[in-house]
Amino acid sequence: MNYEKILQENWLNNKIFTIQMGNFAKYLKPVLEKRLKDKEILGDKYEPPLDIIEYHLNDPEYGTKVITDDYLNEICEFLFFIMVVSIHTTSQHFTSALYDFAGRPELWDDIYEEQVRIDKECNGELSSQHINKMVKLDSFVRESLRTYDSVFNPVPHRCLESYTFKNGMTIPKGRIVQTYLMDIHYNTTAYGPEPRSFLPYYGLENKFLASRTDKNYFIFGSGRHACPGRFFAVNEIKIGMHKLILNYHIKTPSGKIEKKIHSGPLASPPVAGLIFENRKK
Ligand code: HEM
Repeated sequence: MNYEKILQENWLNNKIFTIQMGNFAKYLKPVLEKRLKDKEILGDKYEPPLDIIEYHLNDPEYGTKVITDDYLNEICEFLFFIMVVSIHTTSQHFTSALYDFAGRPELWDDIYEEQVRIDKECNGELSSQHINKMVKLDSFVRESLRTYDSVFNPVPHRCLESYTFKNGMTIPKGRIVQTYLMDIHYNTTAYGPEPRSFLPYYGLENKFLASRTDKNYFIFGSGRHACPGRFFAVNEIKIGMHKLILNYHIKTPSGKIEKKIHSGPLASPPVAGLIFENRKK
């Protein structure tokens, strides 16, 4: 399948986007109208659902009392954006972590043993305490995220004040900048002489969780606007891997580490396929 062609033909001229948004709006309109009606009828007795639609409806800047087409368009774009940044990112990184695992047989037993122990402890019903105990898996996931290999963080930032670095270079106020990840994720001071090599237990040995932002680990950005979904995303990836590793031997067809796909500065998981063999119970 020629992904680049599909992207050019469909995504870039917005055909897929327009169809998705149309379907989405059709589904969302009655939901929004019902909410507004309930609010009006129930007044103080209205118990707002704790979700992002309610947040948007109550936001003084965006809220509304009538669902016009313009409003529908705006909220669809907003929700679509949230879905892309949360679901797409997590599924890409989950897939990538599976490939990282499948290509490294030397790690299989160690990580599997941890999952079996935790599975026995919780009797198959994971709680957040059990997820926190997956320390080897967490460290593995951190390393998979660190070595994802995108050149920069896709989220752009605007420089609010002019800033001059020690070397005299100035970023003027208002300039849009992207974070260059290569110097951060592959720096030799933090990650040793071969920073591009996969260090599965770096996080474990240095007490860095996969969800913890750090000056040497920028996959979730940093500071006030660091990804708020990172705890959820890391847990999702860990739960998914835990269940799959418990049930299957996961391999690459070549038996080797598969290469990622690079589209310009952005990386995506390999597309070689994965083999899932049932583990004998
Ligand atoms: C592995 C999965 C994910 C990755 C790699 C990721 C990465 C990022 C990055 C790099 C940023 C920009 C941070 C910055 O500006 O410094 C960001 C922002 C954000 N992420 Fe995530 N994200 C992931 C999953 C999620 C999930 C699951 C959610 C929601 C449930 C989410 C919600 C958000 C939101 C709302 C922002 C904007 C935060 C703000 O500007 O204040 N993300 N994410």
